[in-house]
Amino acid sequence: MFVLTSSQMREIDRKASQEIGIPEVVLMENAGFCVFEEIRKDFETLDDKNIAVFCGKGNNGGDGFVVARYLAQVCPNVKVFLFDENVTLISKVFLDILKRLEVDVSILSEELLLSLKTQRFDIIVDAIFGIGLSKDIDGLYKKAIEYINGSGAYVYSVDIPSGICSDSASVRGCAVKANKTVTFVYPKIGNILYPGSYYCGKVIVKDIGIPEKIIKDIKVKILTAEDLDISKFYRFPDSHKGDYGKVGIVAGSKYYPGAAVLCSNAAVQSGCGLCYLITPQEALYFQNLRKPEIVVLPLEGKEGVISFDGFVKFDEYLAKFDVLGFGCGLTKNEEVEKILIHILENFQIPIVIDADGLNTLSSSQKAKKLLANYKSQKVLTPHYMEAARILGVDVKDVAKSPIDAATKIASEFRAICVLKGSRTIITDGDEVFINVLGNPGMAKGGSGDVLTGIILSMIAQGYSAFEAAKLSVYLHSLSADILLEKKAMQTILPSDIIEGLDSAIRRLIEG
Ligand SMILES: NC(=O)C1=CN([C@@H]2O[C@H](COP(=O)(O)OP(=O)(O)OC[C@H]3O[C@@H](n4cnc5c(N)ncnc54)[C@H](OP(=O)(O)O)[C@@H]3O)[C@@H](O)[C@H]2O)[C@@H](O)CC1
Ligand SMILES: Nc1ncnc2c1ncn2[C@@H]1O[C@H](COP(=O)(O)OP(=O)(O)O)[C@@H](O)[C@H]1O
Ligand SMILES: [K+]
Repeated sequence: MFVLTSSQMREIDRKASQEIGIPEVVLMENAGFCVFEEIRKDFETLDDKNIAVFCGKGNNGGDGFVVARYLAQVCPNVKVFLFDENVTLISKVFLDILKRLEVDVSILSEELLLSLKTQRFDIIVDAIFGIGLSKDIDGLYKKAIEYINGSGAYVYSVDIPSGICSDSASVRGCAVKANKTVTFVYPKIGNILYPGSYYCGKVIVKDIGIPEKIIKDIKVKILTAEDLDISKFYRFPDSHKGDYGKVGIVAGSKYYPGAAVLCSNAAVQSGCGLCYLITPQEALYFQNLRKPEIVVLPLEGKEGVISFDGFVKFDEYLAKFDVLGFGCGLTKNEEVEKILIHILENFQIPIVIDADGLNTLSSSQKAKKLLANYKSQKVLTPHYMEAARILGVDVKDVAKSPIDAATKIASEFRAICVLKGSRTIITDGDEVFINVLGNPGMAKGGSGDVLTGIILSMIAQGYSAFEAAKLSVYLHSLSADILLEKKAMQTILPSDIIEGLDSAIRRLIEG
């Protein structure tokens, strides 16, 4: 499913009306009716409800007038509150209809808002601002939004909660906290990314009669099962371990031995034929939880961390790997930088760089340049802070426009970027997929190491870096969601996510 920006939505509306000839009033009528239908579906009866519809002066308010008209047909207690009578031309068509039908329409003022505090509304429709929100909210708008949020009513937002920026999902001053948001054609970025997604409540996407053929060149999509290639999950009866690829993992240190265990356990659990773990000897004390299927190549370390001299002894192994994982739990130091540069200068294996590999990259201009010119597939898996370090920006900037940040990283390094967060973004610099599965039970040290192991395994099994990244992000979070059916969120461990891959893979295959 596509995800739109406000300008793409406007262009779609423009084409529908100007090129195809669908009148804008028809689109507004359809939009308002869709919202009404959703409300009607949610309540057994509406005639005993007190309903308020708050309408702005733009077309979002126009949708609100349509909703109010339909509601007034089935409920005697519908009140419309209008911020400004100077509404758009299309909205005016529907405002005039309301007036002719003698629906209760009032211009909102501070006094009126204050008097509403003694009234109780069961349902409130928020049609104040949609994709046209152009500045931070203040004054009467702010007070009205605070009133709506404190009202205890069941709140429907039309298109997007008023106050949420549809392009960045940020809160502009304040925002309506809806129970349900009915959006049109396709969801907007503000409906999908956080914090906007939180304010939306449940998001319902409705068709308002815009022909599919005019919706072109949309590069951002929600990651769904249909976007995934599972063909390589089929195993030929006469296949052998060599058919499922060799993963090499450079990970771990005396300080973070578990990162190496989680990453390599995840790789073998998700199907690769062989998994080799190159880790400092000093990290082995912790390895009793390591799956016995993993081949360990203990490396001579330096004060508990990986050393360049120890690493180069494994060069001949590296040449045999189908994919190399670099970074989980290595710590950041000069040795790690030297090793990364050595790999990038001397090998051409598909590489997945995570954690300390990324931190090393951010502070090494040489490694950055080599990576950009590295002639094999690359996947970078930063979380927001790691992405900020790579880009040399504040983490707030990444949070404000994560799609831009991920796209920039992918383009700069000609790599696949997996920008990890509550909504993970996967991009090759052109197409963008947003993962909407997963839960805060995954917010625990080690979850990222597990994801890296899965990506490595998928590449080893023959998937392209992009396909592997999409598939792995999906399975990783699906596994955590399935765990939630039996476990409390707090108790989910990254190791459980590894064990849960079995159910996740089966659920994906079975559909
Ligand atoms: N054919 C179509 O287009 C369809 C559109 N549809 C619907 O239209 C919606 C988009 O409508 P829209 O473009 O009129 O923008 P909308 O969100 O109503 O707000 C703009 C108004 O608010 C004002 N304003 C903004 N921020 C403000 C602030 N902080 N504080 C105060 N004022 C502020 C802004 O003022 P200005 O920036 O011009 O000063 C302007 O007056 C869309 O979300 C969907 O619901 C559907 O019917 C389907 C067909
Ligand atoms: N609230 C959340 N909702 C969904 N997924 C989450 C949430 N918090 C974390 N995750 C996922 O958990 C993983 C955490 O990775 P990362 O931050 O690298 O952790 P670590 O480095 O400690 O292993 C990512 O895949 C991320 O998408
Ligand atoms: K709204």
